[in-house]
Amino acid sequence: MAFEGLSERLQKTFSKLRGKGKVTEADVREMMREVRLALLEADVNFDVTKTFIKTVRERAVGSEVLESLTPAQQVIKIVNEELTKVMGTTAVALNNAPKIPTIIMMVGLQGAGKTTSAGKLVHYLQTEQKARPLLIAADVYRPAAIEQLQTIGQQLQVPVYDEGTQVDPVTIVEHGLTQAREQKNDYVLIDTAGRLEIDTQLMDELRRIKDLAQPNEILLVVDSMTGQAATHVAEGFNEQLDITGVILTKLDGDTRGGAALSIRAVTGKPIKFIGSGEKLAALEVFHPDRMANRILGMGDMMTLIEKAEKDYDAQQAETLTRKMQENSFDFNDFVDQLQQVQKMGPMDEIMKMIPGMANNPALKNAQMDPQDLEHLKAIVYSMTLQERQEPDLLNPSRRRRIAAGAGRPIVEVNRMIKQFKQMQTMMQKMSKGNLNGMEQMMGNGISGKLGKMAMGSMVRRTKKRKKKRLKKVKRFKS
Ligand SMILES: Nc1nc2c(ncn2[C@@H]2O[C@H](COP(=O)(O)OP(=O)(O)OP(=O)(O)O)[C@@H](O)[C@H]2O)c(=O)[nH]1
Repeated sequence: MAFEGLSERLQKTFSKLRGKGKVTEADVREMMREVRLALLEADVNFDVTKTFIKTVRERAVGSEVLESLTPAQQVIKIVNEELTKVMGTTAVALNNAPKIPTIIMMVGLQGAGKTTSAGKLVHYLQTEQKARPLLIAADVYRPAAIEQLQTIGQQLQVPVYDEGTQVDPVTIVEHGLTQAREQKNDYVLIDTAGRLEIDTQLMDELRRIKDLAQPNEILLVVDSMTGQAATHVAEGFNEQLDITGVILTKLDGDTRGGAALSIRAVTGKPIKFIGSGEKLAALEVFHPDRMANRILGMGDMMTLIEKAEKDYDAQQAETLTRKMQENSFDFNDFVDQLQQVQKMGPMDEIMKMIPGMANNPALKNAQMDPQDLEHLKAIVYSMTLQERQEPDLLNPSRRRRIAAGAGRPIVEVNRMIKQFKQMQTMMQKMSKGNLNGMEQMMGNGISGKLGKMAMGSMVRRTKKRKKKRLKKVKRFKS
C-alpha cells in the first residue's frame, strides 16, 4: 500500500506526543529527528527533507505551540500544513488552449505508464468535460505501443491517428494535428516514445515534436515506485523540455512516497494527476492537502465523497437523498448501500479515507466478502416489511426467528441490527445538516480540535453540495 511505511512511522512518532500536557523544545527536537528518518527512509529527496524539517522545527518551537493547551495537535497541524505545501498546496488544473484543440504531449521513460495514462486522461476528459479527444501514436519504436493505444482507443471509442512505425514521429504528429483540426477534436493527446533512460536522441526527438506541436501541456509520466529515481527523471525531463506537469503512476503499489513528496519541490512543477491502478478509470486529480491527510492517517473524506458520487448509481443516490430528507431509511436501503459500497473497491482502501480509521489494525486487508452481503440479504429478507422499516419491532424472540429463517447465527442478526441503527442515526443527523454526529462516529481516533479541523472543510463543502442537490430536486419536482 502506498505510503504505508511513512504513514505508520509518522503516526507512531506523533502518538508519543498525544496526551502530553506540555511539549518541550527537546521533545520537538527528538520528534523531528524521527520525522527526518521517516522521510529519508521513504526516499524523499535529501534537500527537500532538510528544508522540511527546518521549517517544521522553527514553527514548532514557536510560542504558538509550546504555550498552547494542545501542543501535540498543534505540531501535527504544522506537519500537515508543511507536507501539503511541499506537495504544492492546491490542485493544479490542466492548461487549456484558448482555441481548440488543447494539445497534450505525454512524455516519460519506458514502462512508466505513458500509454496507459494517455488512455486514463482521455477517460477523465470524457467523463468530466464530455470531451472529444484524438490520440496520436507517435511511439514508432515499440510496435506494441501503437496496438496498445489502438486497443485503448477502441475501448474509449476515440479515434487514434497512426502511420505505423516507418514514418518520422514529427511528421505523424503534424498529420495527426491536421486531422484533429479538421474533425474539431477538442483535445489531442500525443503518446511519445520512451527509453530505459534519458538520452540525447530521445530528447532531440521530443524537442522537435514540442517545437512543431506547441503543446499546452507537456505531462511527464513517472513511476512512483522508483522513488528517488523518479525525482531525478523529473529533473532531467524538466531541464530539457520545460514540462508543465507530472502524472505520478502506480500509487496503488507499494510505493514509499518519496516521489510524491519530492517532485514539486525539486522541479517546481505540479503533480497534476495520480494513477492508482491499471484500469482506465484509475486516475485522480492530485490534491496535496488530501494526500497529506492520508499520509498522516487523518483520512480523505473528500476523495471518498467524490468516489461515492462517481460510482454510485445516480438514481439510487437521489432516492437516498429523498429518504434522508424524509427520515425513511430502512433495511432495504441498508442492503442497497452495502451493495453500492462494494462497487467502490476494496473495503480497507475505502476505510482508510475515513478519519481515524487509517491505522485500525482490524482493517488490515479487510475485504467485504460477497458472501457476507448474501448473508445480510438473507437476514433482511426474513423480516416483515414493517420490521424492515422499524427496527425497534425486532425484539429478542423475533430476532431468534429471523436468525433461524435466514440460517444465520443470532449474533450476526444482532450485529447487523446494531450497524443498521448506527447508519440510520447518521442519516438522520446528516438530514438535519448536523455532520458533527458523523464526526463523533467516525473521528474517534482523532479527538478534539484536530478532528473538527479535519472534518471542517468537508462539513462546509458537503453542506454546500447538499444545498445544491436540494435545489436540483426542487427544480426537478416542479
Ligand atoms: N498498478 C498500476 N499499474 C499501472 C499504472 N499505470 C500504468 N500501469 C501499468 O504499467 C505498465 C506499463 O504501462 P505503459 O502504459 O505500457 O507504459 P509506457 O510508459 O507507455 O511504456 P512504453 O510504451 O514502453 O514507453 C502496464 O502494465 C500498465 O498496466 C498504475 O497507476 N497502477
